[in-house]
Amino acid sequence: MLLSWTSSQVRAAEEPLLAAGVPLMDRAAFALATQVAALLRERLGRVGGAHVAILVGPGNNGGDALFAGAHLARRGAAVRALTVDERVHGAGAAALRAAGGRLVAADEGAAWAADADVVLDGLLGIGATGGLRGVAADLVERLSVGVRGLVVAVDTPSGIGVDDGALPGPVLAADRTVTFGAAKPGLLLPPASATVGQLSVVDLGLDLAGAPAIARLDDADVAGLWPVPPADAHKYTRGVLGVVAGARRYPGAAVLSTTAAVLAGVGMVRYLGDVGDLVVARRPEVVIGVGRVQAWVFGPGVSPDDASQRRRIEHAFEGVRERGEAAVCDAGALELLPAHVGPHVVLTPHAGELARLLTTRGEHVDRAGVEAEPLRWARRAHELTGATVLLKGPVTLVVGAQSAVYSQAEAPSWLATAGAGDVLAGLLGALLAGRADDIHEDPSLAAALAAAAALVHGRAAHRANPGGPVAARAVAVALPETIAALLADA
Ligand SMILES: NC(=O)C1=CN([C@@H]2O[C@H](COP(=O)(O)OP(=O)(O)OC[C@H]3O[C@@H](n4cnc5c(N)ncnc54)[C@H](OP(=O)(O)O)[C@@H]3O)[C@@H](O)[C@H]2O)[C@@H](O)CC1
Ligand SMILES: [K+]
Repeated sequence: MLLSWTSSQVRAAEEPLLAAGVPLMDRAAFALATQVAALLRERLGRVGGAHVAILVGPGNNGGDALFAGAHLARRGAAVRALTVDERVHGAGAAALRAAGGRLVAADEGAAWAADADVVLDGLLGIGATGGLRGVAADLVERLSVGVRGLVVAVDTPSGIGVDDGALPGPVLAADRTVTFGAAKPGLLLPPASATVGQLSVVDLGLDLAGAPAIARLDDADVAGLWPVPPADAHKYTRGVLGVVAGARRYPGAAVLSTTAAVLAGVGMVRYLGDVGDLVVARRPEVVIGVGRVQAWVFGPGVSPDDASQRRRIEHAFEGVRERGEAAVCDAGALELLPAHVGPHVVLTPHAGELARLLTTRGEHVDRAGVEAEPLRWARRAHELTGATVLLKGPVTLVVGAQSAVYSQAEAPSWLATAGAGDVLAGLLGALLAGRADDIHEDPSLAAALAAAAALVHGRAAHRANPGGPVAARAVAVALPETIAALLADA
Protein backbone atom coordinates (compact mmCIF):
# COMPACT_ATOMS: atom_id res chain seq x y z
CA MET A 1 0.00 0.00 0.00
CA LEU A 2 1.26 3.42 -0.88
CA LEU A 3 0.51 5.90 1.91
CA SER A 4 0.80 9.65 1.64
CA TRP A 5 1.48 12.21 4.35
CA THR A 6 0.90 15.94 4.41
CA SER A 7 3.79 18.39 4.25
CA SER A 8 3.40 19.25 7.93
CA GLN A 9 3.46 15.56 8.89
CA VAL A 10 6.64 15.12 6.82
CA ARG A 11 8.27 18.21 8.35
CA ALA A 12 7.40 17.00 11.86
CA ALA A 13 8.99 13.63 11.14
CA GLU A 14 12.12 15.26 9.67
CA GLU A 15 12.66 17.54 12.64
CA PRO A 16 14.10 15.07 15.19
CA LEU A 17 16.37 13.53 12.55
CA LEU A 18 17.70 16.92 11.47
CA ALA A 19 18.22 17.86 15.12
CA ALA A 20 20.23 14.69 15.55
CA GLY A 21 22.39 15.65 12.57
CA VAL A 22 21.08 13.03 10.14
CA PRO A 23 22.06 14.29 6.65
CA LEU A 24 18.63 14.06 5.05
CA MET A 25 19.43 16.34 2.14
CA ASP A 26 22.54 14.29 1.26
CA ARG A 27 20.46 11.12 1.28
CA ALA A 28 17.73 12.70 -0.82
CA ALA A 29 20.17 14.16 -3.35
CA PHE A 30 22.18 10.95 -3.66
CA ALA A 31 19.04 8.88 -4.29
CA LEU A 32 17.85 11.43 -6.84
CA ALA A 33 21.18 11.46 -8.68
CA THR A 34 21.25 7.65 -8.73
CA GLN A 35 17.82 7.55 -10.38
CA VAL A 36 18.69 10.23 -12.91
CA ALA A 37 21.95 8.43 -13.78
CA ALA A 38 19.96 5.21 -14.36
CA LEU A 39 17.56 7.08 -16.65
CA LEU A 40 20.46 8.56 -18.62
CA ARG A 41 22.10 5.17 -19.01
CA GLU A 42 18.78 3.76 -20.24
CA ARG A 43 18.30 6.58 -22.74
CA LEU A 44 21.85 7.40 -23.85
CA GLY A 45 23.85 4.43 -22.63
CA ARG A 46 26.02 6.75 -20.50
CA VAL A 47 26.06 9.55 -17.93
CA GLY A 48 29.30 11.19 -19.08
CA GLY A 49 28.63 13.94 -21.61
CA ALA A 50 24.86 14.01 -20.97
CA HIS A 51 23.29 17.46 -20.73
CA VAL A 52 21.50 18.02 -17.43
CA ALA A 53 19.55 21.22 -16.70
CA ILE A 54 18.54 22.00 -13.14
CA LEU A 55 15.78 24.45 -12.33
CA VAL A 56 16.73 25.85 -8.94
CA GLY A 57 14.33 27.61 -6.59
CA PRO A 58 15.22 29.60 -3.47
CA GLY A 59 14.70 26.89 -0.84
CA ASN A 60 15.85 23.43 0.15
CA ASN A 61 14.10 21.90 -2.86
CA GLY A 62 16.67 23.77 -4.97
CA GLY A 63 19.32 22.48 -2.56
CA ASP A 64 18.36 18.86 -3.25
CA ALA A 65 18.55 19.51 -6.98
CA LEU A 66 21.96 21.27 -6.74
CA PHE A 67 23.55 18.46 -4.70
CA ALA A 68 22.13 15.88 -7.13
CA GLY A 69 23.57 17.97 -9.97
CA ALA A 70 26.97 17.92 -8.26
CA HIS A 71 26.88 14.09 -8.14
CA LEU A 72 26.01 13.96 -11.85
CA ALA A 73 28.70 16.50 -12.76
CA ARG A 74 31.27 14.37 -10.94
CA ARG A 75 30.18 11.49 -13.16
CA GLY A 76 30.94 13.54 -16.24
CA ALA A 77 27.55 15.10 -17.07
CA ALA A 78 27.46 18.70 -18.31
CA VAL A 79 25.29 20.38 -15.68
CA ARG A 80 23.80 23.86 -15.78
CA ALA A 81 21.66 25.20 -12.96
CA LEU A 82 19.08 27.84 -13.87
CA THR A 83 18.36 30.15 -10.96
CA VAL A 84 15.11 32.09 -10.57
CA ASP A 85 15.80 34.02 -7.37
CA GLU A 86 18.70 35.82 -5.71
CA ARG A 87 18.40 33.28 -2.90
CA VAL A 88 20.03 29.97 -3.75
CA HIS A 89 21.01 27.12 -1.41
CA GLY A 90 24.61 28.15 -0.65
CA ALA A 91 26.18 24.78 0.10
CA GLY A 92 24.39 23.18 -2.86
CA ALA A 93 25.61 25.89 -5.24
CA ALA A 94 29.17 25.54 -3.94
CA ALA A 95 29.05 21.75 -4.36
CA LEU A 96 27.83 22.07 -7.95
CA ARG A 97 30.53 24.59 -8.85
CA ALA A 98 33.22 22.46 -7.20
CA ALA A 99 32.08 19.51 -9.30
CA GLY A 100 32.39 21.53 -12.53
CA GLY A 101 28.73 22.59 -12.98
CA ARG A 102 27.61 26.15 -13.81
CA LEU A 103 24.96 28.44 -12.39
CA VAL A 104 23.21 30.70 -14.90
CA ALA A 105 20.21 33.01 -14.80
CA ALA A 106 16.93 31.45 -15.93
CA ASP A 107 16.53 33.47 -19.15
CA GLU A 108 20.12 32.75 -20.12
CA GLY A 109 19.75 28.98 -19.65
CA ALA A 110 16.18 28.35 -20.86
CA ALA A 111 17.05 27.38 -24.44
CA TRP A 112 19.77 25.05 -23.18
CA ALA A 113 17.30 23.44 -20.75
CA ALA A 114 14.73 22.90 -23.51
CA ASP A 115 17.33 20.88 -25.41
CA ALA A 116 18.91 19.04 -22.43
CA ASP A 117 18.72 15.25 -21.97
CA VAL A 118 17.21 15.66 -18.51
CA VAL A 119 15.59 18.61 -16.76
CA LEU A 120 15.52 18.42 -12.95
CA ASP A 121 12.71 20.53 -11.54
CA GLY A 122 13.87 21.81 -8.14
CA LEU A 123 11.99 25.11 -8.10
CA LEU A 124 9.64 24.33 -5.20
CA GLY A 125 8.77 21.41 -3.00
CA ILE A 126 6.76 21.20 0.19
CA GLY A 127 7.45 24.87 0.92
CA ALA A 128 5.25 26.04 -1.97
CA THR A 129 2.62 28.60 -1.10
CA GLY A 130 0.23 29.01 -4.03
CA GLY A 131 1.13 28.71 -7.69
CA LEU A 132 4.58 29.51 -9.09
CA ARG A 133 5.25 33.22 -9.29
CA GLY A 134 7.60 35.59 -11.04
CA VAL A 135 10.66 34.33 -12.90
CA ALA A 136 9.96 30.72 -11.89
CA ALA A 137 6.47 30.88 -13.43
CA ASP A 138 7.83 32.47 -16.64
CA LEU A 139 10.50 29.78 -16.96
CA VAL A 140 8.00 26.94 -16.49
CA GLU A 141 5.61 28.46 -19.00
CA ARG A 142 8.41 28.71 -21.51
CA LEU A 143 9.57 25.11 -20.96
CA SER A 144 6.01 23.74 -20.93
CA VAL A 145 5.84 24.46 -24.65
CA GLY A 146 8.17 21.50 -25.06
CA VAL A 147 11.40 20.07 -23.74
CA ARG A 148 13.38 17.47 -25.67
CA GLY A 149 14.55 15.43 -22.68
CA LEU A 150 12.98 13.80 -19.67
CA VAL A 151 11.61 15.94 -16.86
CA VAL A 152 12.30 14.68 -13.34
CA ALA A 153 10.49 16.50 -10.55
CA VAL A 154 12.38 16.86 -7.27
CA ASP A 155 10.09 15.88 -4.38
CA THR A 156 7.02 17.29 -6.18
CA PRO A 157 6.32 18.92 -9.53
CA SER A 158 6.99 22.54 -8.53
CA GLY A 159 3.93 24.61 -7.74
CA ILE A 160 1.32 21.88 -7.22
CA GLY A 161 -0.90 22.01 -4.15
CA VAL A 162 1.24 19.57 -2.18
CA ASP A 163 -1.52 18.72 0.28
CA ASP A 164 -4.64 19.10 -1.86
CA GLY A 165 -3.63 18.27 -5.44
CA ALA A 166 -4.59 21.71 -6.77
CA LEU A 167 -2.97 23.30 -9.81
CA PRO A 168 -2.95 26.97 -8.82
CA GLY A 169 -0.47 28.04 -11.55
CA PRO A 170 1.82 26.72 -14.28
CA VAL A 171 3.48 23.36 -13.59
CA LEU A 172 6.09 21.55 -15.66
CA ALA A 173 4.65 18.06 -16.17
CA ALA A 174 7.18 15.41 -15.14
CA ASP A 175 8.02 12.02 -16.58
CA ARG A 176 9.11 10.95 -13.14
CA THR A 177 8.76 12.39 -9.64
CA VAL A 178 11.30 11.36 -7.03
CA THR A 179 9.74 12.18 -3.69
CA PHE A 180 11.52 12.12 -0.34
CA GLY A 181 10.53 10.51 2.95
CA ALA A 182 6.94 9.71 1.93
CA ALA A 183 4.48 10.37 -0.87
CA LYS A 184 2.56 13.61 -0.47
CA PRO A 185 -1.25 13.76 -0.98
CA GLY A 186 -1.00 16.10 -3.98
CA LEU A 187 0.99 13.47 -5.86
CA LEU A 188 -2.01 11.11 -5.69
CA LEU A 189 -4.82 13.62 -6.16
CA PRO A 190 -6.21 15.00 -9.41
CA PRO A 191 -5.71 17.36 -11.05
CA ALA A 192 -2.05 17.64 -9.86
CA SER A 193 -1.48 13.87 -10.09
CA ALA A 194 -1.57 14.18 -13.87
CA THR A 195 1.74 16.10 -13.72
CA VAL A 196 3.61 13.51 -11.62
CA GLY A 197 4.54 10.82 -14.15
CA GLN A 198 6.05 7.70 -12.62
CA LEU A 199 6.25 8.11 -8.84
CA SER A 200 9.24 6.93 -6.89
CA VAL A 201 9.43 7.27 -3.08
CA VAL A 202 12.86 7.53 -1.46
CA ASP A 203 12.93 6.15 2.08
CA LEU A 204 14.67 8.59 4.42
CA GLY A 205 13.93 6.58 7.56
CA LEU A 206 11.23 9.01 8.75
CA ASP A 207 9.03 7.94 11.63
CA LEU A 208 5.69 9.32 10.41
CA ALA A 209 3.06 9.93 13.07
CA GLY A 210 -0.72 10.17 12.87
CA ALA A 211 -3.02 8.81 10.21
CA PRO A 212 -1.82 8.92 6.60
CA ALA A 213 -3.76 11.38 4.46
CA ILE A 214 -4.50 9.14 1.47
CA ALA A 215 -3.79 5.53 0.54
CA ARG A 216 -3.36 3.73 -2.76
CA LEU A 217 -3.94 -0.03 -2.70
CA ASP A 218 -1.55 -2.33 -4.53
CA ASP A 219 -2.13 -5.82 -5.91
CA ALA A 220 -1.18 -7.56 -2.66
CA ASP A 221 -3.67 -5.43 -0.68
CA VAL A 222 -6.42 -6.35 -3.12
CA ALA A 223 -5.55 -10.05 -2.93
CA GLY A 224 -5.84 -9.75 0.86
CA LEU A 225 -9.29 -8.16 0.58
CA TRP A 226 -10.66 -10.61 -1.98
CA PRO A 227 -13.37 -13.01 -0.71
CA VAL A 228 -11.67 -16.28 -1.65
CA PRO A 229 -14.19 -19.09 -0.96
CA PRO A 230 -13.20 -21.56 1.76
CA ALA A 231 -13.30 -25.30 1.02
CA ASP A 232 -16.79 -25.72 2.47
CA ALA A 233 -18.30 -22.76 0.57
CA HIS A 234 -21.63 -22.94 -1.22
CA LYS A 235 -23.33 -20.37 -3.34
CA TYR A 236 -25.32 -18.80 -0.51
CA THR A 237 -22.36 -18.49 1.86
CA ARG A 238 -20.38 -16.82 -0.93
CA GLY A 239 -22.93 -14.03 -1.21
CA VAL A 240 -25.95 -13.30 -3.34
CA LEU A 241 -26.12 -10.05 -5.28
CA GLY A 242 -29.36 -8.43 -6.40
CA VAL A 243 -29.03 -6.28 -9.53
CA VAL A 244 -31.66 -3.69 -10.47
CA ALA A 245 -30.42 -2.47 -13.83
CA GLY A 246 -31.35 -1.85 -17.43
CA ALA A 247 -34.53 -1.14 -19.32
CA ARG A 248 -35.85 -1.95 -22.78
CA ARG A 249 -34.10 1.22 -23.94
CA TYR A 250 -30.83 0.38 -22.15
CA PRO A 251 -30.58 -3.42 -22.00
CA GLY A 252 -26.79 -3.44 -22.33
CA ALA A 253 -26.23 -2.03 -18.84
CA ALA A 254 -28.14 -4.96 -17.33
CA VAL A 255 -26.10 -7.48 -19.33
CA LEU A 256 -22.77 -5.82 -18.50
CA SER A 257 -23.36 -5.36 -14.78
CA THR A 258 -24.65 -8.92 -14.26
CA THR A 259 -21.86 -10.33 -16.44
CA ALA A 260 -19.21 -8.51 -14.39
CA ALA A 261 -20.76 -9.72 -11.13
CA VAL A 262 -20.87 -13.35 -12.29
CA LEU A 263 -17.32 -13.25 -13.65
CA ALA A 264 -15.97 -11.54 -10.50
CA GLY A 265 -17.00 -14.70 -8.67
CA VAL A 266 -20.11 -13.93 -6.62
CA GLY A 267 -22.17 -16.89 -5.31
CA MET A 268 -25.33 -15.95 -7.19
CA VAL A 269 -26.81 -13.01 -9.08
CA ARG A 270 -30.53 -12.22 -8.96
CA TYR A 271 -31.71 -9.84 -11.66
CA LEU A 272 -34.68 -7.49 -11.24
CA GLY A 273 -35.87 -5.55 -14.26
CA ASP A 274 -37.59 -5.68 -17.61
CA VAL A 275 -34.86 -7.33 -19.68
CA GLY A 276 -34.40 -10.59 -17.80
CA ASP A 277 -34.78 -12.52 -21.07
CA LEU A 278 -31.76 -10.76 -22.58
CA VAL A 279 -29.73 -11.10 -19.40
CA VAL A 280 -30.33 -14.86 -19.17
CA ALA A 281 -29.62 -15.31 -22.87
CA ARG A 282 -26.18 -13.75 -22.28
CA ARG A 283 -25.58 -15.08 -18.76
CA PRO A 284 -27.54 -18.24 -18.00
CA GLU A 285 -26.05 -18.27 -14.47
CA VAL A 286 -28.30 -15.34 -13.49
CA VAL A 287 -31.54 -16.02 -11.61
CA ILE A 288 -34.50 -13.79 -12.39
CA GLY A 289 -36.68 -12.32 -9.66
CA VAL A 290 -36.72 -11.41 -6.00
CA GLY A 291 -35.18 -13.40 -3.14
CA ARG A 292 -32.78 -12.97 -0.25
CA VAL A 293 -29.59 -11.08 -1.11
CA GLN A 294 -26.57 -9.82 0.81
CA ALA A 295 -25.83 -6.85 -1.44
CA TRP A 296 -27.32 -4.81 -4.27
CA VAL A 297 -26.38 -3.01 -7.43
CA PHE A 298 -28.86 -0.27 -8.28
CA GLY A 299 -28.96 1.94 -11.28
CA PRO A 300 -26.93 0.97 -14.37
CA GLY A 301 -29.15 1.77 -17.36
CA VAL A 302 -32.04 2.91 -15.15
CA SER A 303 -33.79 6.20 -15.81
CA PRO A 304 -35.31 7.70 -12.69
CA ASP A 305 -38.58 8.15 -14.61
CA ASP A 306 -38.89 4.38 -15.15
CA ALA A 307 -41.68 3.75 -12.62
CA SER A 308 -41.23 -0.01 -12.22
CA GLN A 309 -37.43 0.13 -11.73
CA ARG A 310 -37.91 3.06 -9.42
CA ARG A 311 -40.32 1.03 -7.27
CA ARG A 312 -37.90 -1.90 -7.13
CA ILE A 313 -35.02 0.32 -6.07
CA GLU A 314 -37.04 2.18 -3.44
CA HIS A 315 -38.25 -1.14 -2.05
CA ALA A 316 -34.73 -2.55 -2.02
CA PHE A 317 -33.43 0.51 -0.18
CA GLU A 318 -35.74 -0.56 2.67
CA GLY A 319 -33.67 -3.75 2.98
CA VAL A 320 -30.53 -1.65 2.89
CA ARG A 321 -31.85 0.41 5.78
CA GLU A 322 -33.52 -2.33 7.82
CA ARG A 323 -31.20 -5.29 7.28
CA GLY A 324 -27.98 -3.42 6.53
CA GLU A 325 -27.57 -4.95 3.08
CA ALA A 326 -24.64 -3.35 1.27
CA ALA A 327 -25.31 -1.58 -2.01
CA VAL A 328 -23.74 0.04 -5.05
CA CYS A 329 -25.77 3.04 -6.10
CA ASP A 330 -24.91 3.99 -9.67
CA ALA A 331 -26.17 6.14 -12.55
CA GLY A 332 -29.98 6.58 -12.47
CA ALA A 333 -30.24 5.30 -8.89
CA LEU A 334 -28.17 8.22 -7.59
CA GLU A 335 -31.29 10.34 -7.95
CA LEU A 336 -33.24 7.86 -5.83
CA LEU A 337 -30.82 7.85 -2.92
CA PRO A 338 -32.56 8.41 0.43
CA ALA A 339 -31.59 11.55 2.37
CA HIS A 340 -29.17 9.67 4.58
CA VAL A 341 -27.63 6.18 4.36
CA GLY A 342 -24.59 4.50 5.90
CA PRO A 343 -21.11 3.82 4.51
CA HIS A 344 -22.27 0.32 3.48
CA VAL A 345 -23.89 2.12 0.52
CA VAL A 346 -21.31 3.01 -2.13
CA LEU A 347 -22.15 5.76 -4.60
CA THR A 348 -20.31 5.51 -7.93
CA PRO A 349 -20.83 8.84 -9.72
CA HIS A 350 -18.62 10.48 -12.32
CA ALA A 351 -17.92 14.20 -11.89
CA GLY A 352 -21.13 15.35 -13.61
CA GLU A 353 -23.31 12.98 -11.59
CA LEU A 354 -21.61 14.03 -8.36
CA ALA A 355 -22.21 17.70 -9.18
CA ARG A 356 -25.91 16.93 -9.74
CA LEU A 357 -26.18 14.98 -6.50
CA LEU A 358 -24.53 17.79 -4.55
CA THR A 359 -26.67 20.43 -6.22
CA THR A 360 -29.85 18.66 -5.16
CA ARG A 361 -28.47 18.81 -1.62
CA GLY A 362 -27.90 22.55 -1.67
CA GLU A 363 -24.28 22.83 -2.83
CA HIS A 364 -23.31 25.12 -5.70
CA VAL A 365 -20.92 23.18 -7.89
CA ASP A 366 -20.80 22.03 -11.48
CA ARG A 367 -18.87 19.32 -13.25
CA ALA A 368 -15.78 21.52 -13.80
CA GLY A 369 -15.81 22.45 -10.12
CA VAL A 370 -15.80 18.78 -9.11
CA GLU A 371 -12.96 18.07 -11.54
CA ALA A 372 -10.89 20.94 -10.12
CA GLU A 373 -11.32 19.77 -6.51
CA PRO A 374 -12.45 16.15 -6.62
CA LEU A 375 -11.42 15.23 -3.08
CA ARG A 376 -13.17 18.23 -1.56
CA TRP A 377 -16.45 17.37 -3.30
CA ALA A 378 -16.27 13.62 -2.76
CA ARG A 379 -15.75 14.37 0.93
CA ARG A 380 -18.69 16.75 0.91
CA ALA A 381 -20.93 14.10 -0.66
CA HIS A 382 -19.84 11.60 1.99
CA GLU A 383 -20.64 14.11 4.74
CA LEU A 384 -24.05 14.96 3.28
CA THR A 385 -25.23 11.43 2.48
CA GLY A 386 -23.33 9.20 4.90
CA ALA A 387 -22.48 6.94 1.97
CA THR A 388 -19.06 5.80 0.81
CA VAL A 389 -18.32 7.79 -2.35
CA LEU A 390 -16.35 6.40 -5.28
CA LEU A 391 -15.76 9.25 -7.72
CA LYS A 392 -14.91 7.92 -11.18
CA GLY A 393 -12.34 9.66 -13.34
CA PRO A 394 -8.83 9.20 -14.78
CA VAL A 395 -7.89 8.71 -11.11
CA THR A 396 -10.64 7.16 -9.01
CA LEU A 397 -11.08 8.59 -5.52
CA VAL A 398 -12.90 6.83 -2.71
CA VAL A 399 -13.98 8.58 0.48
CA GLY A 400 -15.45 6.46 3.25
CA ALA A 401 -16.07 6.19 6.96
CA GLN A 402 -13.34 6.94 9.50
CA SER A 403 -11.67 9.49 7.20
CA ALA A 404 -10.62 6.80 4.74
CA VAL A 405 -9.47 8.19 1.38
CA TYR A 406 -8.13 6.06 -1.46
CA SER A 407 -6.76 7.13 -4.83
CA GLN A 408 -6.45 4.47 -7.55
CA ALA A 409 -4.79 5.20 -10.88
CA GLU A 410 -4.66 1.84 -12.66
CA ALA A 411 -7.23 2.57 -15.35
CA PRO A 412 -5.87 3.17 -18.87
CA SER A 413 -7.46 6.14 -20.63
CA TRP A 414 -9.02 3.62 -23.04
CA LEU A 415 -11.34 2.64 -20.21
CA ALA A 416 -13.26 5.91 -20.65
CA THR A 417 -15.87 4.09 -22.74
CA ALA A 418 -19.59 3.36 -22.62
CA GLY A 419 -20.47 0.49 -20.32
CA ALA A 420 -17.25 0.59 -18.28
CA GLY A 421 -19.18 1.99 -15.31
CA ASP A 422 -21.74 -0.83 -15.53
CA VAL A 423 -18.89 -3.35 -15.30
CA LEU A 424 -17.40 -1.55 -12.29
CA ALA A 425 -20.79 -1.55 -10.56
CA GLY A 426 -21.23 -5.31 -11.04
CA LEU A 427 -17.68 -6.06 -9.97
CA LEU A 428 -17.98 -3.92 -6.84
CA GLY A 429 -21.38 -5.45 -6.07
CA ALA A 430 -19.79 -8.92 -6.17
CA LEU A 431 -17.13 -7.80 -3.69
CA LEU A 432 -19.70 -6.27 -1.33
CA ALA A 433 -21.82 -9.42 -1.46
CA GLY A 434 -18.78 -11.64 -0.85
CA ARG A 435 -17.76 -9.66 2.24
CA ALA A 436 -21.22 -8.67 3.45
CA ASP A 437 -20.73 -10.03 6.99
CA ASP A 438 -17.45 -8.16 7.40
CA ILE A 439 -19.05 -4.92 6.15
CA HIS A 440 -21.78 -5.44 8.73
CA GLU A 441 -19.11 -5.57 11.43
CA ASP A 442 -17.08 -2.70 10.01
CA PRO A 443 -18.84 -0.50 7.44
CA SER A 444 -15.60 1.40 6.76
CA LEU A 445 -14.44 -1.73 4.89
CA ALA A 446 -16.71 -0.67 2.02
CA ALA A 447 -14.22 2.06 1.06
CA ALA A 448 -11.30 -0.37 0.80
CA LEU A 449 -13.45 -2.74 -1.27
CA ALA A 450 -14.46 0.11 -3.58
CA ALA A 451 -10.79 1.00 -4.07
CA ALA A 452 -10.03 -2.68 -4.72
CA ALA A 453 -12.75 -2.81 -7.37
CA ALA A 454 -11.26 0.26 -9.07
CA LEU A 455 -7.84 -1.40 -9.16
CA VAL A 456 -9.19 -4.66 -10.58
CA HIS A 457 -11.26 -2.76 -13.15
CA GLY A 458 -8.13 -0.96 -14.40
CA ARG A 459 -6.01 -4.11 -14.40
CA ALA A 460 -8.71 -6.03 -16.30
CA ALA A 461 -8.78 -3.32 -18.96
CA HIS A 462 -5.00 -3.65 -19.39
CA ARG A 463 -5.30 -7.40 -19.57
CA ALA A 464 -8.11 -7.24 -22.14
CA ASN A 465 -5.94 -5.27 -24.56
CA PRO A 466 -2.66 -3.87 -23.26
CA GLY A 467 -2.07 -0.37 -24.59
CA GLY A 468 -5.05 -0.28 -26.94
CA PRO A 469 -8.80 0.20 -27.22
CA VAL A 470 -10.96 -1.87 -24.96
CA ALA A 471 -14.71 -2.49 -24.95
CA ALA A 472 -16.57 -2.74 -21.65
CA ARG A 473 -17.62 -6.34 -22.28
CA ALA A 474 -13.97 -7.32 -22.82
CA VAL A 475 -13.12 -5.82 -19.42
CA ALA A 476 -15.77 -8.01 -17.78
CA VAL A 477 -14.52 -11.07 -19.68
CA ALA A 478 -10.96 -10.38 -18.47
CA LEU A 479 -12.02 -10.36 -14.79
CA PRO A 480 -11.53 -14.07 -13.94
CA GLU A 481 -7.93 -14.15 -15.22
CA THR A 482 -7.14 -10.74 -13.70
CA ILE A 483 -8.36 -11.87 -10.27
CA ALA A 484 -6.56 -15.22 -10.55
CA ALA A 485 -3.31 -13.43 -11.40
CA LEU A 486 -3.67 -11.08 -8.41
CA LEU A 487 -4.30 -13.99 -6.07
CA ALA A 488 -1.44 -16.04 -7.52
CA ASP A 489 1.08 -13.23 -7.07
CA ALA A 490 0.04 -12.48 -3.49
N1 LIG B 1 13.12 19.63 5.58
C1 LIG B 1 14.17 18.79 5.33
O1 LIG B 1 14.97 18.50 6.15
C2 LIG B 1 14.34 18.22 4.03
C3 LIG B 1 13.77 18.81 2.94
N2 LIG B 1 14.04 18.37 1.74
C4 LIG B 1 13.72 19.20 0.61
O2 LIG B 1 13.36 20.50 1.00
C5 LIG B 1 12.13 20.87 0.42
C6 LIG B 1 11.44 21.86 1.25
O3 LIG B 1 12.29 22.95 1.33
P1 LIG B 1 11.83 24.38 1.84
O4 LIG B 1 11.11 24.24 3.11
O5 LIG B 1 13.02 25.24 1.84
O6 LIG B 1 10.78 24.83 0.77
P2 LIG B 1 10.85 24.89 -0.85
O7 LIG B 1 9.84 23.94 -1.35
O8 LIG B 1 12.22 24.73 -1.33
O9 LIG B 1 10.31 26.35 -1.17
C7 LIG B 1 10.45 27.41 -0.28
C8 LIG B 1 10.96 28.63 -1.01
O10 LIG B 1 10.17 28.88 -2.15
C9 LIG B 1 9.60 30.16 -2.11
N3 LIG B 1 8.23 30.06 -2.59
C10 LIG B 1 7.17 29.52 -1.94
N4 LIG B 1 6.09 29.51 -2.73
C11 LIG B 1 6.48 30.06 -3.91
C12 LIG B 1 5.80 30.33 -5.11
N5 LIG B 1 4.49 30.01 -5.24
N6 LIG B 1 6.48 30.88 -6.15
C13 LIG B 1 7.78 31.18 -6.00
N7 LIG B 1 8.48 30.97 -4.85
C14 LIG B 1 7.83 30.43 -3.83
C15 LIG B 1 9.70 30.60 -0.69
O11 LIG B 1 9.90 31.97 -0.71
P3 LIG B 1 9.25 32.91 0.41
O12 LIG B 1 7.82 32.52 0.51
O13 LIG B 1 10.03 32.60 1.64
O14 LIG B 1 9.47 34.25 -0.11
C16 LIG B 1 10.91 29.84 -0.17
O15 LIG B 1 12.08 30.58 -0.43
C17 LIG B 1 11.40 19.58 0.22
O16 LIG B 1 10.41 19.68 -0.77
C18 LIG B 1 12.54 18.68 -0.17
O17 LIG B 1 12.83 18.84 -1.55
C19 LIG B 1 14.86 17.19 1.52
O18 LIG B 1 16.17 17.65 1.27
C20 LIG B 1 14.86 16.25 2.69
C21 LIG B 1 15.18 16.98 3.92
K1 LIG C 1 10.17 20.41 -7.28
